[in-house]
Amino acid sequence: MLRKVGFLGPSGTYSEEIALSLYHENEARLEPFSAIDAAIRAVAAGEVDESIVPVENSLEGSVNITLDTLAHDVDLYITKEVVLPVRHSLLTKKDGNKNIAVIVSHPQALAQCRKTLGKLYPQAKLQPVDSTAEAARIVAAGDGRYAAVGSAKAAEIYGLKILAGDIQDNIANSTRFISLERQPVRQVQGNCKTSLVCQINGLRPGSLYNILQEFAAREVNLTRIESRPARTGLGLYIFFLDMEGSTAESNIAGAVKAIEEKCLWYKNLGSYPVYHTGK
Ligand SMILES: O=C(O)C(=O)C[C@]1(C(=O)O)C=C[C@@H](O)C=C1
Repeated sequence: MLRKVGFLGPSGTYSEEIALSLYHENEARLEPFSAIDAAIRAVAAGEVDESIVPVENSLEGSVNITLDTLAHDVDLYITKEVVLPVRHSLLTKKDGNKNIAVIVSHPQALAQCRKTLGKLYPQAKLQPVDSTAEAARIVAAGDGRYAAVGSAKAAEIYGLKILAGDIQDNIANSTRFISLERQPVRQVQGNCKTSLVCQINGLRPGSLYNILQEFAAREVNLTRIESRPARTGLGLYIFFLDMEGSTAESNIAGAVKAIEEKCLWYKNLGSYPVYHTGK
């Protein structure tokens, strides 16, 4: 049976691009979902074996729906990280269209192009939709006043023209995607990371320091700390921590165990390999 891999659809999203870079046609059946949290929940429900979702962008920061769903709604593990350089284009039905009234796209994609779009099309209204490919589909079905922020591949799939290329506000624009599965990776080798999410007793002075010192004392390199609301009261937070290395290494395993013992609440998100797409 083919492996089922979920992604934010329809066809032509950046999430699908990652799935296609990871699996050959005969290895996996790709399943589109209309929302990121639906793709994540489908893994937990056993409808797919894995889902690929964005977690962070270099211009816009965290994809909150991914972090919040992972922390509060499911018990899944990160099994891969893939970083994709994201180059957006403005897609329309007609070449040289000067009459753009509405620009549609995923909110993260619109935010990544906000300055450039403001300069090129100050009159246009920015309208969020479910994904960049859904935006391309809407433009293909609508009248000529609509344009979409999306990939060159989406232009090809939906028969659109590229009105402007590289419209992201920064050439280094890239998005970090993760694969989520019900079981963790057993043996991780090479370039890898470990992630966890925890809640500390934030009412006590020095409680974050108390956690961080466990990493410093063992020379563990934290690559990211992100806080999100704990959802139990204003001013109460959970922390997502990413570190270099896997729990097969004794210093990482020691730090993770110490955090588990010190925290009010804790979830190990696993150790996993890190890839970069070669573009
Ligand atoms: O809509 C898409 O193409 C997606 O894959 C979603 C998404 C995101 O949510 O960050 C992925 C990469 C880009 O940063 C813009 C949009």
